[in-house]
Amino acid sequence: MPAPTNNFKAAIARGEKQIGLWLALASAYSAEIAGSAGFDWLLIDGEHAPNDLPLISAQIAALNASPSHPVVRVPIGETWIIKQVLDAGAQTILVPMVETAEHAQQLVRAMKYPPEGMRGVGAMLARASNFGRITDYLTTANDEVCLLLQAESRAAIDALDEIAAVDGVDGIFIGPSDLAADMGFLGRPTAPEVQSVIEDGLKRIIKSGKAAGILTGDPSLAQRYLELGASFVAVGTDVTLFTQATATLAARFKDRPEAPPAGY
Ligand SMILES: O=C(O)C(=O)C[C@H](O)[C@@H](O)CO
Repeated sequence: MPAPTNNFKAAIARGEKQIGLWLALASAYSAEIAGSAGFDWLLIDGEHAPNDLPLISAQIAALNASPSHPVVRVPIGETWIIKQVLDAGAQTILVPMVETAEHAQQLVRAMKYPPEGMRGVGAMLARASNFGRITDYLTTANDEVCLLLQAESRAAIDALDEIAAVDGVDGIFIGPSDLAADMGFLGRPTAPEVQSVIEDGLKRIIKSGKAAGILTGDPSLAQRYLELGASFVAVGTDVTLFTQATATLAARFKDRPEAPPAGY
């Protein structure tokens, strides 16, 4: 019995649009609720949400019956974290703050079992292999893991072509907030100067043959990125939705101003 087919990986490789939602509430319960909303993928944020490995694992489990594909963003691109998150059952990993092809090559090796890589062997005790029940997991897993890297600085944009050329990198996500900050537009990801770099970056990623991804809470921007050919696009976050919905409802019955539009 082989490792589960990664339909998300196959879809973005075909250039099919995959619409996602960012999960930063750090809750298996809310992740389970989002799992039936109809998104193609759900990003479990291990970088900016208070998610530790047990909580990430619980959210993966909560999405086990969901048609939405769980993507886990690790806090930093280090081999040991990728090993633990893959063993916890994630098939697709998003790595923030990647700026060089050399780092991308290290991350590819972290995702793959030998001889392609150096992923430690322990999955037969973990959810990745359904606790040993997927008997051919070790010899079939490499083809079903999916590595997405974040380009979110001027250095990363400068090295984008080299990073995209690394074999084993399945997609590149442009991080608007951190890119804006690095460009001197902190808190202004929609600044024209930032948007110009984002659009050029998306075009370069797509031209390289890799999948391009991004996050925006602005529907018109999301549509623009999809029209440019971005395939994995997150169109909002659970935190923003919850913040906005609760403030709007309270304002209807209390003498309170409606919440200002949040960042995402
Ligand atoms: O730089 C960005 O933008 C991202 O990488 C997405 C944000 O980190 C996301 O967590 C919303 O703030």
